[in-house]
Amino acid sequence: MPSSSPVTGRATTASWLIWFTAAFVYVLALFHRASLGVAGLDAAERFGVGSAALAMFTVLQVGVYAAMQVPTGVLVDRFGPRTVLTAALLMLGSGQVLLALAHSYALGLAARGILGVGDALTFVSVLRLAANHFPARQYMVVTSLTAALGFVGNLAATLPLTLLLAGPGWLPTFLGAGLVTVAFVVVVQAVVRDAPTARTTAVRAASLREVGRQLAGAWRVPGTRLGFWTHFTTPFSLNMMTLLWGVPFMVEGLGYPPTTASSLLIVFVLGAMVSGPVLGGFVSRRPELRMPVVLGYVAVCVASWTVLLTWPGRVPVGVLVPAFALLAVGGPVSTVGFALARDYNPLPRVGTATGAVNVGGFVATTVAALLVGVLLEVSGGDYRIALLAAVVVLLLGAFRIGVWYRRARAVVLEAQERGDEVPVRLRRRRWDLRPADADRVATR
Ligand SMILES: N[C@@H](Cc1c[nH]cn1)C(=O)NCC(=O)O
Repeated sequence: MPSSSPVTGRATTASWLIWFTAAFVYVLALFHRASLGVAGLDAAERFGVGSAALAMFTVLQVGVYAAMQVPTGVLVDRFGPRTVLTAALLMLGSGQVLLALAHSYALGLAARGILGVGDALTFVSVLRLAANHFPARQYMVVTSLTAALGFVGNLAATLPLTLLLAGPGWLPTFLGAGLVTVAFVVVVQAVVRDAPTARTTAVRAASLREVGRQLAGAWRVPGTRLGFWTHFTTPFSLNMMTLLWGVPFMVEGLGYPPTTASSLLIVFVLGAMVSGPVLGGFVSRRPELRMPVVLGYVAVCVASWTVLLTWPGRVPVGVLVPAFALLAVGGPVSTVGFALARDYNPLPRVGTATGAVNVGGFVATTVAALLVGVLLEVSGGDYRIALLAAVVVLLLGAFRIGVWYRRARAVVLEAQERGDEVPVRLRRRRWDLRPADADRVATR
C-alpha cells in the first residue's frame, strides 16, 4: 500500500486511510478514558465507595497515562506504531472487559490501570503514523484532525453512554465496548502500515543504553523542551474539568443541577472539536505564528480563570459557556508541542520526543487535579480557592515556556545565521538571547 514520502511529496488515499484507521483507535481510547465521567455514580454504588475513592480512578488512570508516555515513545520508535496500536487495543479492551465483570474496588482500580496503559499507547502511535505518512507541512493539520476526531469518543461517553447504562446496564455496556475494541485489532492489522516504504520500517533491537541515549538526545533539544512546557500549560484545564472537577464545580460550587452541569461539559468537547481543525489549518499555513498563538492562548486562559473565580455571586451560564469554550481551545493549542517535537528531532526519534512532550499535559492534569482536591479539603469545599491551583499551574507553565522559547529561538537563529536549513525561519528580536548566550544553551 504505497503512501507519501515522509518529508516531501503528497499524502495519498492510502495515507488518509491508514491515518483514519489509527485515529479511530484514538476515538475508542477517548471513549474508554472518559467513560467513568458519566458512570461515576454507578461505579460508586457497584463498588460501595465514596467520592474520594472514586477520584482515585481518574488520578490513577491519568497518572499511569503520564508515566507511560516516554516508554510509549520508545516502544513506538522500537517496534513501530502498528504493533503498539495493536497492544493498545488489547489493553483497552481487556481493561474494559475486566471493569464490566469486576465487583470489588481493587479489581475496578486494576481495570482502570490496564485501560490507562492502553490509552497511553494510542496517541503517540497515531502521531508517529502521521509523521511517517504525511509531508512535514501537513503534520500540524493531521495532528489537529486527530485530536478533533478523538473528541467523538468523548461525546459518545456522554449522553449515549448514560442511555446505555440506564438501559442495558453496566455489564452488557462495558463488555460490549471492550469486545468491540479487541475486535478492531483485525482492522488495524489489515489496514495500517508503519511507513510508506519497507526501508523506513526496518526495526533493530536497541539496547537499554541506546534507548537512554535516544531519550537524552530528544530531551536535550530545546524544541522538545519547549514542546513539553507548551503541552504542560495548554490542555490541563480542559482535562481537569472534563475528567474530574467540572461537574462538582458547577453542582457544589455554583449550585447548578447535575443535568445542567453535565450538559455544560459538552461545551468543552465541542469547543475543542471545532477549534482544532481551524487552528491546525492556520498554524500549518503560518508556522512562524505557532508560539505567539500559544502565548496568546495562555493569556486568554488566565483571563478566563480570573473571570470564573472572581465573578460576584453565581457565575451565569452566559459567562460559563464562553469561558469553557476558551479553556477548551487549550486541547488543540497543545498540538503545537507535537509539531515542535516533529520539527526539531530526526524522524527515528520523533516517537520518543512526542512521548516526552505528551507527558507535560498529563503531569499538569494530575498535579492540578490533586491540588484542587487538597485545597477543597483544606478550604472546607471553597471552589474559588481550590481552583486557584489551576492558575498556579498555568503561571508556572507560562514561565517555563518563556524560558525555553528564548533558548529554542536562540538555537534556530544561530543555525539560520550560519546558513543552515531550519524548519521555520525566524526574525531576530530585541528580547532574543545574544549569540554568546545561545552558544552556552546549545552546548548544555
Ligand atoms: N492534543 C491533546 C488533545 C487532548 C487533550 N485532552 C484530550 N485531548 C492531547 O494531548 N492529546 C493526547 C491524548 O492522548 O488525548
